[in-house]
Amino acid sequence: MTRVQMIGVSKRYPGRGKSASPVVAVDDVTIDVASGEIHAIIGYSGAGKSTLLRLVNGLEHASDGRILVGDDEITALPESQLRRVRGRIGMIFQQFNLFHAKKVAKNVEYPLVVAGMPAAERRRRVAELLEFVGLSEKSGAYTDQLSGGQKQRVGIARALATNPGVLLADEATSALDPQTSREVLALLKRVNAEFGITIILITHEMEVVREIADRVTVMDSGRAVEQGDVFDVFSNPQSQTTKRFVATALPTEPRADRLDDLRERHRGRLVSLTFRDGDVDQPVVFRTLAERGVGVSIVHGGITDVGGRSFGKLTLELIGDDLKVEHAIAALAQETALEVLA
Ligand SMILES: Nc1ncnc2c1ncn2[C@@H]1O[C@H](COP(=O)(O)OP(=O)(O)OP(=O)(O)O)[C@@H](O)[C@H]1O
Repeated sequence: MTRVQMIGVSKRYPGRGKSASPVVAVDDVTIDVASGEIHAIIGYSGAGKSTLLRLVNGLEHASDGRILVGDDEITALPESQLRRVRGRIGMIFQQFNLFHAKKVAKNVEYPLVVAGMPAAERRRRVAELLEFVGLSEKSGAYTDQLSGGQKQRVGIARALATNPGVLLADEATSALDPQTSREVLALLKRVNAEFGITIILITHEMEVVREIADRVTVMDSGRAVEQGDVFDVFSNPQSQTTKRFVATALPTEPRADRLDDLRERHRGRLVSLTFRDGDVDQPVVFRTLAERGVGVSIVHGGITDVGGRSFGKLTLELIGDDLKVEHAIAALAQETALEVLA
């Protein structure tokens, strides 16, 4: 069980050319990842995610701030001791980073050889790991005979070999098709649930966060712009970056061009309603409309699952007498976040 704390962490790289100012890749980031948590760091390309991950495993040194992995302060340890700590931090990669010239079992065994584990014990551990990831029968295969999903399973088995307390995942499913990606994420969930391993994953995909994470940090230009429980952050996004991510995977209000199109086809009043798990009772909404003699059709949006709770936006066309529609809108506004789409 390992907590990971990043406290006011910054990383600056020297700028190119004589008078160039430094590149601030990570800018005063504070993230407290609880022991046993799955924490996603989401951001667009260049946001500073990979740099932050390299600081956590001590591959690079922070310019400012402190990083603690369990009781070890990464930012204060000399290289000789970092090696010991890295043994407790597993890592998986987008491109899997396997040894192609070695068989599956040898790939998984590698960190155990480095750690000096005796051969008989190594064989037992490798068999156990391959069974856990469902690849026992591929033990003697070369890794280039495997599919992408199988390669990432080997990567996970190798990362778990030395019983790490933390697993860092760098775009671990970005090279995989959606179905395989879901299977690998399900495996990571098992890793977390069965061994209590803390997982920090970086991604540019909302689906990954939605599928697996407990908490999320949204990064933009090196800064952590939003942070919290996945449902809270994505059901009520504050920053432009978070809003853009939400729009890629969750139901939203129609975009302006789509709205024009909807208007052409629907002559009633268009309203957008937000449904947050526990906040609004859908039957109450539809009963309110029926009681006031207002007809309704759903013209856009949907309800989906975010961090295990339901969230959605529905755009409704309200049909009926103007006054009745006005009264219904006033009544609905008491029940839920409602926006009249002018
Ligand atoms: N070694 C380096 N030297 C100089 N600048 C760097 C170095 N590594 C990263 N950067 C810069 O730091 C910023 C953050 O890069 P980083 O790779 O951490 O972002 P990212 O969010 O992981 O994006 P991507 O998913 O594209 O890798 C970028 O502007 C990048 O050009």
